[in-house]
Amino acid sequence: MEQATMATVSDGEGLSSCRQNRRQPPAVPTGYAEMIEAVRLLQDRIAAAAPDEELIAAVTRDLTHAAELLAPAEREEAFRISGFSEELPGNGSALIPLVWDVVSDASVRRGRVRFGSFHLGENGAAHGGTIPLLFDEVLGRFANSDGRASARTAYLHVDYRSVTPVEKDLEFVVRFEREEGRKRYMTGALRDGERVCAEVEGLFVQLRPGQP
Ligand SMILES: CCCCCCCCCCCCCCCC(=O)SCCNC(=O)CCNC(=O)[C@H](O)C(C)(C)COP(=O)(O)OP(=O)(O)OC[C@H]1O[C@@H](n2cnc3c(N)ncnc32)[C@H](O)[C@@H]1OP(=O)(O)O
Repeated sequence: MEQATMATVSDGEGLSSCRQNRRQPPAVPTGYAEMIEAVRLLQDRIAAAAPDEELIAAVTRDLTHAAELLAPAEREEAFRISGFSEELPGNGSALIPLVWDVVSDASVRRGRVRFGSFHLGENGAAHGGTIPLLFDEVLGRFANSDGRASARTAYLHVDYRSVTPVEKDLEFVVRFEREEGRKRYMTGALRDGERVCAEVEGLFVQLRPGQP
């Protein structure tokens, strides 16, 4: 059985084993990014379509076939790629809205994001649940960056300032405000040009040794 490589850091507080759940970034096979891109396109097309019965039957048949092809390739979490590869757009997860052009220094991280038809709530606006999803991802990655021990989201306070459009490139900025012991305080904002769509404040708490 393949073994995961676990990273360990010394943080001087006896919490080094908190990184026990970390593993090396997975190798990404050729064509993997394109496969995830195809899933994103599929999600958006299904969300945008009103197909007739014949088309529904054909798509269901092909999707079932694709699921059967993938079944033998299923692996335990430590060996999976989707959602774990920072070299892929959206970390290779079709769940997370597509994030790209991420640039960062020690305290500020900026990037762009695009919600698709898959994320539509109503009237051209992204579903309210997709915005905390984005913030959890981008704040969480920043909170866990630079070799820090693993931290989980304790809370996310999201203010919806104006509608967040789908199918449009938006900008986000995330700030690593401060660390107090095991607590990491983050803030962020999502903008459509100059207009603020949503703001967030989040707390991430570093896990104790053995804490799941
Ligand atoms: C393995 C990890 C993944 C990382 C890998 C990285 C790889 C790549 C990045 C991935 C990017 C995506 C990152 C998404 C991260 C998730 O989404 S994680 C999933 C969602 N979150 C969860 O499931 C967390 C569930 N909750 C818990 O596990 C526990 O409640 C927590 C958050 C770990 C805290 O519990 P605890 O360790 O027992 O904390 P506790 O000792 O009671 O409190 C510690 C301090 O925090 C404060 N605190 C705790 N909770 C709260 C709260 N809700 N409000 C206010 N204060 C609080 C306490 O008051 C205390 O303060 P002080 O007294 O020290 O001043």
